[in-house]
Amino acid sequence: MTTKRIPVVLVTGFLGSGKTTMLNHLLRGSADTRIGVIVNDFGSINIDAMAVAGQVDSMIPIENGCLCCAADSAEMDAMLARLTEPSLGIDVIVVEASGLAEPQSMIRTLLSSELEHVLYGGLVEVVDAAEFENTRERHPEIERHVRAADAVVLNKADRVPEPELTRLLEALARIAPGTPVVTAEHGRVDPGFLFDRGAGAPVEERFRQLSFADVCADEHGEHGEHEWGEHLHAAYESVEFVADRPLDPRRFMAFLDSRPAGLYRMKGFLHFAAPGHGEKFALHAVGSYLRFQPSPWAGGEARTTQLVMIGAGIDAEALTKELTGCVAAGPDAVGDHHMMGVLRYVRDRDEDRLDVWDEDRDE
Ligand SMILES: Nc1nc2c(ncn2[C@@H]2O[C@H](COP(=O)(O)OP(=O)(O)OP(=O)(O)O)[C@@H](O)[C@H]2O)c(=O)[nH]1
Repeated sequence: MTTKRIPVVLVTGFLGSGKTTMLNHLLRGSADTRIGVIVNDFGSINIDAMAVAGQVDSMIPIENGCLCCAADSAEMDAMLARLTEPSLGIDVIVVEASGLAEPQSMIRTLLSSELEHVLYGGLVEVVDAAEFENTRERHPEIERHVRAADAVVLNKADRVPEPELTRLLEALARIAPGTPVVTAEHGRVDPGFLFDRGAGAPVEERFRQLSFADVCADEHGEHGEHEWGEHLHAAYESVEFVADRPLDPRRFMAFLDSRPAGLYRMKGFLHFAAPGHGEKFALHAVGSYLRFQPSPWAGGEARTTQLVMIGAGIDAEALTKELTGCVAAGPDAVGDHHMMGVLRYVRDRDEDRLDVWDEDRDE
């Protein structure tokens, strides 16, 4: 009898490209496959783990730091050993890396796993169709990430017109010739694109089996002046904000409108003081894109605001001060209509008819 080997699929992609959205889609759409998840956020408030909680068979959140730096192979093995515990019956493990993770370094960690029932299942890079060209300009190393991938998901196809999508597909084909690319909206990819469905099916044939030599070739070889130290997060930092008292929606929208240009990504949950709008508002801002999603608070969940902001050259102290200034002055200070600014960015049923947040704002 051979030991069942459990594939570990890495999901990487720049900040806000849609990794968590895709993961949630996979978790919802794979009833016949038990998926174990390792979720990694940049920063210690693990917003992504909160976003996938409840949908998953077994999850390990990694707090405080980026997986590609924080976990060495022994730590990774300890996490994988927990998830591959036979009693859990997990068929595949998906590792969602932080938006600033260095794929090669994570592949290297996985390849050095000493667990015999773990099999490297390949790297899937999620690309944001609307932001890719901008990101590539600022961070040409994104191309290296695409090249490291076994498969690419060109997500947010709904946010670009058809000719632009075709151009992006051509660009990806030039960057990584032969790598399969699928376009997706809201991360809706066929789970079969990432792993074989059903218990323990082999994945070896789909993903080329990498060796250390491959990883190092890209690191130092023809593409490569790259040094491990040059991680994307060298240029980025994250700021966290937590408030126990509810925020004034007008002040918060004013804060968003005057946000510093380097603030690329914001995510988290908000508690507003407006009467009739006491739900929990999830916030996602990526580049010029902004969205709020209201949902009920879970029973017993503390009504707090928790935000993570990620950017380059941002002033943590100033941001914290400004956000602290958004706390509502008192229960009567906010009227129902003060939520208008927020509600404008609430996800529409068919998702597309949203105002795009000051799209033409200068970077
Ligand atoms: N219009 C549109 N929005 C999307 C799509 N996919 C994801 N989003 C939205 O983009 C925002 C970011 O998505 P996430 O799934 O959180 O992205 P992420 O890659 O996990 O983000 P980080 O963990 O911060 O790197 C959310 O508001 C999503 O609802 C898509 O295909 N189209």
